[in-house]
Amino acid sequence: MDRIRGVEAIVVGERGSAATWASVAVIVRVETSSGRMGYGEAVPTLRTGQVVEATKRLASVVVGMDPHAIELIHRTWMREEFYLHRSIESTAALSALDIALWDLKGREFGAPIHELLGGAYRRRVLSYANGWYGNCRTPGDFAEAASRVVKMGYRGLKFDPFGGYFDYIDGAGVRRAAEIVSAVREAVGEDVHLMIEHHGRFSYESAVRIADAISRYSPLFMEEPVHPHDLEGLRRYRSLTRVPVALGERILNKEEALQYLREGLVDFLQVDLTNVGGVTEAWKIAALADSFGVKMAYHNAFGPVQNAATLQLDATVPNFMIQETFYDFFPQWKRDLIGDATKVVDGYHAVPDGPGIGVDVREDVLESHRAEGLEERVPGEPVWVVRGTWVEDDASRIP
Ligand SMILES: O=C(O)[C@H](O)[C@@H](O)[C@H](O)[C@H](O)CO
Ligand SMILES: [Mg+2]
Repeated sequence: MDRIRGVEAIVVGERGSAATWASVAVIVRVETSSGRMGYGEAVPTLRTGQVVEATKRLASVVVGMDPHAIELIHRTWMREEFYLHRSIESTAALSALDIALWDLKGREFGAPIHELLGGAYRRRVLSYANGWYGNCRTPGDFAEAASRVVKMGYRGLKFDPFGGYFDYIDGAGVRRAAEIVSAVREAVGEDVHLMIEHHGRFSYESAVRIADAISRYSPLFMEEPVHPHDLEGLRRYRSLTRVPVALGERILNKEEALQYLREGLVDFLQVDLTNVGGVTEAWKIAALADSFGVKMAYHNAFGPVQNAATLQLDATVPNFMIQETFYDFFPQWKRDLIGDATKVVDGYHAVPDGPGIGVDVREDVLESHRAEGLEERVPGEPVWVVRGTWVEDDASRIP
């Protein structure tokens, strides 16, 4: 019987090819005893070393197991990891393995993952652009870049107009952000979705003032308006504002997602396949969200294997709304990694119909971009920024 023979986390990247966190990806390759290969992807955000170590721990547990037994592997890992299971490193390793095992399963049965789940609900996926606003600082910069993105066919744009503010934002910061959003709205018109990214960095009091200033521009959602651990602040934000909320990129399992759903704290759920438990958990969470009338808008910021796997879920989840994509704003090597197989056309990703994740990973590009240990840091620069949108004097705005 076919068994898992090896699980390898391969750090790939090109120093300086994008923002620090975006210049690297963690691709996980699973090999079986019959020589079959499956590919997954883990969260790279400046923890590549820890994720690689967690993947080695995971490999020591799952080598010899049946690659078909995905649920059993999830539970076995939970039991093995004990305290560590509630960590992004541990769930990132499991998530990448899960994606690779679904890739293997699809290749074995000759079907794309969405066929193994609920079948095609849609053949193309409405996608919004992120990563498009590099080097934008003024309202004019953002408006000009936004117009270019809409001309590419996108019907949705996400951006972070808050520069270097953290925790507290003063009146000047709120005015500057509102001017940026106003300029983008003016440039793209009323029918393009605008999503306002807060990167989970404000107190509820600041986030409420931001909502009061920006709601007039009809954002589709306000993303991570308060710190991700600040449930009390999110409850207050919800009671004091009338704007839709999106969050989820830092949720690690379905039980965490349920907490937000039960309390009506989220309108668009953005869990991420590469850290929430892969295809298996992200699919279960979509059903949970559906029972609360919440739409799915999976987080998708890292690499081409994540992007392809996420499209497989988008293809079959009934309560899917809109898909984040950096695809056109990836460094070229990320598109090359899958032979540029998931282009965005007229604002939509087509659903890949190949077996498994639907695309093939180019082993030559994988090998030529190995970058073990690549973890760039720009002193003082926040981890989340899109390159060139953080200016030195922003540091003075952190109280
Ligand atoms: O919604 C998103 O796509 C994320 O918040 C990105 O903007 C972050 O910068 C990235 O995930 C950091 O690793
Ligand atoms: Mg985000």
